[in-house]
Amino acid sequence: METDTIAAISTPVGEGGIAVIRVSGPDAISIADQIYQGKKSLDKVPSHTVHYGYIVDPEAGERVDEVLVTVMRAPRTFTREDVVEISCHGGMIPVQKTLEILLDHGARLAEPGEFTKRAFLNGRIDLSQAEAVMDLIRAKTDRAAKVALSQHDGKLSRMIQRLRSEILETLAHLAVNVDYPEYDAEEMTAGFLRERCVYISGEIERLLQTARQGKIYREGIKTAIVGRPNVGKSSLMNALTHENKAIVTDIPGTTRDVIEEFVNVRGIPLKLLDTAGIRETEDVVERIGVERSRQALKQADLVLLLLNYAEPLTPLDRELLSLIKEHSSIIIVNKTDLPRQIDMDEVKRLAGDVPVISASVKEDRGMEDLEEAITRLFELGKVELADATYVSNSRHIHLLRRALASVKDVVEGIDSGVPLDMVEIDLKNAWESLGEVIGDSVSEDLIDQIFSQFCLGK
Ligand SMILES: Nc1nc2c(c(=O)[nH]1)N(C=O)[C@@H](CNc1ccc(C(=O)N[C@@H](CCC(=O)O)C(=O)O)cc1)CN2
Ligand SMILES: Nc1nc2c(ncn2[C@@H]2O[C@H](COP(=O)(O)OP(=O)(O)OP(=O)(O)O)[C@@H](O)[C@H]2O)c(=O)[nH]1
Ligand SMILES: [K+]
Ligand SMILES: [Mg+2]
Repeated sequence: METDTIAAISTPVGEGGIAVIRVSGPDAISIADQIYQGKKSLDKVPSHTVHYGYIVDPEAGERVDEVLVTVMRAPRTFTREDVVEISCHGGMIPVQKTLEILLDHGARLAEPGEFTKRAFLNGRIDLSQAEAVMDLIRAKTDRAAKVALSQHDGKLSRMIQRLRSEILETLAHLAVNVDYPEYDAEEMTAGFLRERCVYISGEIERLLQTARQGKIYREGIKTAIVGRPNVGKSSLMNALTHENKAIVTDIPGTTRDVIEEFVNVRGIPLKLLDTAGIRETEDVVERIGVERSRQALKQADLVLLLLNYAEPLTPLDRELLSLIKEHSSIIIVNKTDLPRQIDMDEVKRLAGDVPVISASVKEDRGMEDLEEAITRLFELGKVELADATYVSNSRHIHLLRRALASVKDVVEGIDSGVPLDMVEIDLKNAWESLGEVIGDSVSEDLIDQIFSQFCLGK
């Protein structure tokens, strides 16, 4: 494959101890050598060695930075191409300048994700492993990182490959029998095929069962905090995030816009949304806020409904209590430090199966119970992470569902007497859908789209 040489800053923008520029491609070493001044020429050094020296601007004849340069020759590198890494002093100027000089001497600025894309295109990793690189970078909890790392290590890929070879063997068996039909071969083959497909669909279903939790680890649980004005929604938000980001006052209608913040509750990533208190209002701005609260409630994976212990239930509370029934939700009766006005029996009756927690955000009471309830609701305590193969990515989930439907079509086809060479097509479709998970038979557009979500220098 004809490729050019790419370069990018692979460390975050801004001040830091060290910043790394990565260069990959057939001319990586010769381009770096032109701007490097050290004891040896980089063309001559052995692979996987580090060298001290200076980056110089050959045209201006001046030193730009004191650096360490790592030379790694293909194919045993991150991209499977020649790779040079230049470690500069952190800070904008020397790093930017070094990159500019590299670009002046024949390197091209890498696109986001292009290093990883090359690792994929050169066959070092498959698509699901490449996607896991991004998940690993974005992971916000320990568990999310573990799921990503296990996918990066190829756990999901191996599972997919095993299923694909099962399908391929079945197809081969089928081809032989369809080509040489004998007296009762058709019936025997149908029986065999059905059995294989029932097994394969069971395996895909098992994988899909991890999807809900896998997706939660990867994307977080979208959690809307809702309730009437002044029940303490923003106070709860601040308590859970240990920050004072949301404005809290004793004025009803303080929060106007939805505020998002990420928290880690016992290893479960929650994407918290503090919302405007829901009520009828003439205020134009507040009315938009209330509309957004209702939207947030609709789209939430988890709803935390706050009620005020120190006030009687209102018709609006009752309306919200019925709205949350369509979601995973938890009711929090807040302000239990004040004298009770609410009818707790009515709350419990209206709650039905929804857990009810008594709390005082002010006095930091009930937070443990809330965390416990969240853990229980998502059954995350039980999960054995060590041996489960997780599916966490929506693209993979979609493809697995499609493969499952195809395999089930085979079984249904056989049961309703469809000729074997017809059901064979469904089995081939399943094989292809599974292939797309690991990047076999995917379009160039899709590959570009996936890698464009990466960060620069990755
Ligand atoms: N400086 C630096 N640190 C880094 C990276 C990098 O590219 N550069 N990585 C980038 O994400 C991660 C490490 N990932 C890597 C994965 C594979 C190879 C690699 O060279 N693989 C070869 C050789 C393996 C071996 O010697 O056994 C191969 O698989 O053929 C390097 C880094 C995190 N830390
Ligand atoms: N006594 C008591 N007061 C609390 C408690 N939690 C919150 N408050 C107070 O209740 C008032 C309203 O709190 P907020 O957090 O702003 O309420 P909110 O639901 O976000 O209000 P809006 O954004 O206006 O809808 C503030 O004065 C808080 O200090 C509590 O547990 N006990
Ligand atoms: K308020
Ligand atoms: Mg508020």
